[in-house]
Amino acid sequence: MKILSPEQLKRVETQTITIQDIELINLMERAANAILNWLKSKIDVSKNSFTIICGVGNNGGDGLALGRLLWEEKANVKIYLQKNNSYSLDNLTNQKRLKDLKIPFEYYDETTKLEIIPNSILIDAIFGYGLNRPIGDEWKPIIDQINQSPNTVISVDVPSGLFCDQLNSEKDPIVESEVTLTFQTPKLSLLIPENQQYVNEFEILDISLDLESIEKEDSQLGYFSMNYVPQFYFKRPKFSHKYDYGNVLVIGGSYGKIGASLLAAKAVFKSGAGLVTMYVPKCGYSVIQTALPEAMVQTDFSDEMITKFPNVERYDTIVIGPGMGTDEKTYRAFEEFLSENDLSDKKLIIDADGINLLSNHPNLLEKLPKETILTPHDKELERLIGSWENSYDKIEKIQSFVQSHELVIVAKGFITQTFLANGEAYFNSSGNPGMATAGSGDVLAGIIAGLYAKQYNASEAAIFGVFLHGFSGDVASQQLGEESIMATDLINYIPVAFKTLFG
Ligand SMILES: NC(=O)C1=CN([C@@H]2O[C@H](COP(=O)(O)OP(=O)(O)OC[C@H]3O[C@@H](n4cnc5c(N)ncnc54)[C@H](OP(=O)(O)O)[C@@H]3O)[C@@H](O)[C@H]2O)[C@H](O)CC1
Ligand SMILES: [K+]
Repeated sequence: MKILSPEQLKRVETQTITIQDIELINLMERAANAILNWLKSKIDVSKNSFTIICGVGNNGGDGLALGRLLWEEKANVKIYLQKNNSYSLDNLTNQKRLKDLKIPFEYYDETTKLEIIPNSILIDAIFGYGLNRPIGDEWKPIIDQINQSPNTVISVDVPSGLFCDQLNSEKDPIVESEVTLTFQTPKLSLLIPENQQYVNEFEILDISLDLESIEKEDSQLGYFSMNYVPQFYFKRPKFSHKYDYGNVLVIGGSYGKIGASLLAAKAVFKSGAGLVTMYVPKCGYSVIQTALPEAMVQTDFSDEMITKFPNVERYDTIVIGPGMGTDEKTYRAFEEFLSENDLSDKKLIIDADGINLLSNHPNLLEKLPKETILTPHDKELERLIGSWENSYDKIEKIQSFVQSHELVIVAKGFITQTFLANGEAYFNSSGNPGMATAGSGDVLAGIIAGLYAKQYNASEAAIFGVFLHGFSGDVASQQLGEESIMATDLINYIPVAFKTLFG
């Protein structure tokens, strides 16, 4: 799903109304119903209380409409509306609907001491995507009361006070919500780490905006969620053999870090590649032959590190980096490898120490084949592209980096972002904090390589590989709990992930 700016959302809203021959008030009713249904899927609303704080625009209108729907469901509801003399049209329509049904609401201003129903769910419907300037200090007393209340806070569309696509100042009063229920497409600000305190978690509610109108909007940012998975289904033809599924070489490992390359190689197999060969220092030989008998092993002359890269003619996909170390000898071997081989028809995935070597010697970047996939975590990324001021700046810096070098970058994090060589960026929706564990990145590099080796192109392998990795983590956490997940579990759950996704 594309991530859109407020201006684009407004345009899509207008087009939806025309195409579906409806009015904005109908969309507002859909939005309120979507929230009601979400609430009903979690709790018995008739046995619960709700305090709803509404603003003057359409976000406030959503809140008023929700108040009416909850009232009709026999919930205990208290509605507050900002005192003002300029409301949006549909906000006014919903005020009238409340009055017609004799559903009471109270006005508030900055001096009001909110009487929040004890134990009620607090609904924040003050500002949505229409926030167009930082909210002034006059809002602080109200937002402070919301944030200081012990009640569960649910924000409609966006936590009030939070911009959709630019950074807030640290002083801005912003609602800290438990769950944000956002409509149709996630707003960019919900996805960036600076806003974690306000967003906590979000869910996307479908309000049937016109999907073609969304797709027509020009945006380089997307959110990769479950809906996109079916298009990645691949059925193995009956008459096929292992060479149809890629011949992968994993170059990595050093004394004490053979495990990293082993994890990557196992993940390559589990994601469906046909053959895997590992190239490691001698110290890895018996370990690998024992731990992964399916893999072929070639060893370097050195016992402890890689000092010469192998001949790669027969491999189509090459993973470089897991556990490799950054010794000067390894760097020279890497440089020689990139300089002396025509790699233009090879699919390369570079992780960990491979990326560090590129950062130390940026001249090597020009030698990489087009759409080589790099999978850095933040520290590795910073060494590669320099530091950034904030998440928005980071996105722009990566976009210009991938475009100028024609690379794919998987920027790992709680919400991993995959940047394609044309500058498009996809935010991933799967995964959980249990995956922040040693070796998780090696597994990701292996999964991406396994997919890239098969029928997926670099962009698909990176975007879907990231999702599959996160999804394996999610099924692992359902079985094991987040706390105990190890990288090996992520590998072991890849088959369950595939089965759950594709049946
Ligand atoms: N397509 C959809 O997703 C739908 C979403 N809906 C809901 O509508 C809101 C967006 O509604 P909108 O009316 O455009 O905007 P808001 O309600 O967020 O706020 C607009 C009002 O707030 C004033 N404003 C803006 N910034 C500030 C500020 N810093 N301080 C004080 N007041 C501010 C603005 O006033 P102006 O002075 O700028 O005129 C507006 O009065 C969306 O988020 C959804 O919740 C629809 O219901 C259905 C379709
Ligand atoms: K809100």
